[in-house]
Amino acid sequence: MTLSTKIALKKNCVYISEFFIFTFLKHDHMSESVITLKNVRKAYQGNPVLEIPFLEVPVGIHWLKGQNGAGKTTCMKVIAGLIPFSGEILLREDISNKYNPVALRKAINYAEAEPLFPAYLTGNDLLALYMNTKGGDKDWINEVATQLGIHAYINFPVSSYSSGMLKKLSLLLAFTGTPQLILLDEPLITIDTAAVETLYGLIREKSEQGVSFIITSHQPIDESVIRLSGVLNVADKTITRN
Ligand SMILES: Nc1ncnc2c1ncn2[C@@H]1O[C@H](COP(=O)(O)OP(=O)(O)OP(=O)(O)O)[C@@H](O)[C@H]1O
Repeated sequence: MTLSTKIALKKNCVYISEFFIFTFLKHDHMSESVITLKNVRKAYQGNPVLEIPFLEVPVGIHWLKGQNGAGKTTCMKVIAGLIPFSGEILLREDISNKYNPVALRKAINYAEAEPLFPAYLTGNDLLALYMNTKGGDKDWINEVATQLGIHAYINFPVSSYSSGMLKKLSLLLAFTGTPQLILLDEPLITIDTAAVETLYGLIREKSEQGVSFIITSHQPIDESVIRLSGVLNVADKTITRN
């Protein structure tokens, strides 16, 4: 893959290598950045995939777009601290992967595109594990599980789950704790339309509380997620919504 080390900032559209970020919702405190990447490089077996000299992602909801294999998942895994890389990641400009790696990981949640969990665990086992380690509001997360319809099968081992059931569980886990940034990798695939609406509601609710989102999706993201802001800035276009 040919990689460009150049990052062009074009209004609210940031091009990084072969993918780019659309900013959907800008909070009042937009000047703040939720995450900053400095000299981030990632290669697999010597093949470079990510090369990001500098990127500041502002507080808000962002759509990370790019073609298959562009490096979106890799970028998310790097930000979430799940794979080794070189460079520095800063949360809110002061929590660094170099000096506060645990605090950084605790503040960033990630839902994989194709989640994999140990087959013998139940949804409840995983939820309890996440709640014990990440914390968060138990009543609220139980309410979310109900909204997503997860309670019907939460006591079954995940090996018995369909792909949509597994996806819903991974989305639920992404909302545990008290994250400042939630990374959702292809959250719209395999889940039913009711769950999609629930997910949009959750994103709106958490966003209002100051939580930022980076979302990858090859499908268009519904406008309902962006209605809160009233303004959608996509690349050079500004569309006002009432
Ligand atoms: N574990 C791995 N080992 C080797 N190469 C990998 C690994 N994971 C990803 N890659 C390679 O890194 C590149 C970027 O992959 P990545 O999954 O980040 O892309 P993506 O933008 O998320 O793609 P998609 O839209 O298809 O999900 C691809 O060329 C892929 O083959």
